[in-house]
Amino acid sequence: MKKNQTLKCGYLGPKGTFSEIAVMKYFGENVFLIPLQSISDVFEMVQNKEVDFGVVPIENSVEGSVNITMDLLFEKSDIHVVGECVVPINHFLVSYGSLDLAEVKKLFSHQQAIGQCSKFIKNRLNNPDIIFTASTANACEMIKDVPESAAIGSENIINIYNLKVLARDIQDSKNNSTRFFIIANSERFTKIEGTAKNYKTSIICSPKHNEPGVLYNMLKAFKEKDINLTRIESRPTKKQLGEYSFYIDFEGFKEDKDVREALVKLEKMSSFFKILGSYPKWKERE
Ligand SMILES: O=C(O)C(=O)Cc1ccccc1
Repeated sequence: MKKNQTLKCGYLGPKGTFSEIAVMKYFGENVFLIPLQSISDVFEMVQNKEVDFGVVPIENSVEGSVNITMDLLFEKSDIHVVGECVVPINHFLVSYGSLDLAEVKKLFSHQQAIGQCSKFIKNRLNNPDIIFTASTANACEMIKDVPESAAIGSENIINIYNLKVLARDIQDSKNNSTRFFIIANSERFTKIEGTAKNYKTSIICSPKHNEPGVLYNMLKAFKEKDINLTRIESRPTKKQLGEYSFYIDFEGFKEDKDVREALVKLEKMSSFFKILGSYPKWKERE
């Protein structure tokens, strides 16, 4: 990407969140960082063109899907997925003063972080009250005036908030990583270069009829064209118990002939159908 400091990127703030790490990893120095209060604010700012891009967590290797992001991708119009970025997640237990682990009475963090450290919390802490916060960095702001409190967050927050480290690498899994979507208000940033295997496409569809073989028939459309699925998840439609929307990611670009033909079939079987976008597969940069 060209150096262009006029581009703005919104993300879940304040400074020091994992979302901010994802923005810096994806864009380097090339964007203005716009920290926002919630994932839903990120979608709104992108939708209203107040920022050029947004970066939102979509799934974690331990905790699975980030439901708020999944639901907003379904609900919001004029949102295109234009990129993905995978960030290794190492969690730190921090506080403003020195505390023994057993003295932590109140533990603050984002729901994803608490979930990713559940074994450490159960085995090493003394049953603290858990307070869910809007983000990990937000937790660090909140513990400032609370005695015997600690927060879980990234390594970056230690210096930003001048915190003491009580324990490091406390996540349950060594390979803990989170995938982020880069969202934009239009598709103008995606380019077709290289083969279909270098790209992914993300869609959402809800089958028209709840009958035997419906999901089989939908997936057959991909099999017939030899298209490799990389993720399939479901979320309730929220209209009726037992009705689901499927979130499907697969290799290929939405303008490829085979992909287009598969998607035409899928759309015919769907009561709701949305192409979120095609984007380059994430590759670690040297
Ligand atoms: O709260 C943050 O730092 C976020 O960016 C959300 C999050 C929390 C934990 C793991 C990955 C993303």
